[in-house]
Amino acid sequence: MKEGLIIKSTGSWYTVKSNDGVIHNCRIKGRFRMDGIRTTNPISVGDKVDFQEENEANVIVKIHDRKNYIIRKSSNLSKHSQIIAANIDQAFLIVTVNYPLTTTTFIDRFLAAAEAYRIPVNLIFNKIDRYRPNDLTRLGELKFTYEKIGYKCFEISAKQGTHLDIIREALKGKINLLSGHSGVGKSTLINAIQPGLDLKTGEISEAHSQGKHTTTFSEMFELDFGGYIIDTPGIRGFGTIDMEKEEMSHFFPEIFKTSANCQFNNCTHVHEPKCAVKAAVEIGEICITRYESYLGMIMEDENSKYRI
Ligand SMILES: Nc1nc2c(ncn2[C@@H]2O[C@H](COP(=O)(O)OP(=O)(O)OP(=O)(O)O)[C@@H](O)[C@H]2O)c(=O)[nH]1
Ligand SMILES: [Zn+2]
Repeated sequence: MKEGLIIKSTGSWYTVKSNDGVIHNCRIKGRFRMDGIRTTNPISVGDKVDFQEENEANVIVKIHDRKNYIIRKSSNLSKHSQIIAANIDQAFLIVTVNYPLTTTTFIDRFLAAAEAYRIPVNLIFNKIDRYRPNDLTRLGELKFTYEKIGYKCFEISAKQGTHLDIIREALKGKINLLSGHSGVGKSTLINAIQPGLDLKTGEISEAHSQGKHTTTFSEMFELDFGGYIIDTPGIRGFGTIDMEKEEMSHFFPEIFKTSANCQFNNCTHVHEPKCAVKAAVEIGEICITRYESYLGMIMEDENSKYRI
């Protein structure tokens, strides 16, 4: 019996890197039962597995417990979910203050989803070489807001190679998920960090990313200096998260912390009297854009299904 890490999944074959560094092609035998979720693929990249040789083929016999995983519905109507990746050590959201603008709504939804999935998350502000004074002011404000909450922020220029050593250091030895909407410089950054790392992200059409087709393909690329970057073609965000309205504040750390002082312990921080969160927003202790993102998310869908 050997132990290894899944680094590529095609849905029927799995590439496993065993602890001694050797690559094996494996299949699964029979059905793996997953607690609580119905999946079209029981194993994903990032999974740690046990495998053994049976009739001259490598067969995965056990999946180790996961510390986290991200899923998406295999189609809009389907109840089946697809596991995209497991055991993610950290996520990085690449954002730009301008060229193009990344909105705080987008940032906050991503951060909330990462919190919901229990994935530590950092922000990378890219294109600092292009910023004019106004943009730099905005950058300072955003950094202030997010660092105060506890999110680590990096300022880089992928194009000019500024501060990439710090990014390499942060990625090193970890399983990393890099996200960001189109045009923020994700491919440029990845190529600058490690030229020739041929990620496929971004090549898939919007229709695909909405999950109209089922794709079970995903891959992790090994960094020369240690660690992995997860490549999930066509997947930019985290997909759908099912949660109760009352739960949403758990995923805005500063709102959650402050809510301990609300009069009602089921306070939604919208209309209730003696709400500590609203009071904190009024005095600027909680950033108004964060509160607006929170409100936007709890208001939007009565069925408590959040697409992030
Ligand atoms: N000035 C400047 N331009 C950058 C920087 N990083 C990327 N760009 C430019 O921004 C544009 C988009 O960069 P990409 O790396 O293709 O962005 P992406 O996020 O991979 O975009 P998709 O492929 O659509 O997902 C390109 O013209 C890059 O040259 C940077 O640090 N500074
Ligand atoms: Zn409240």
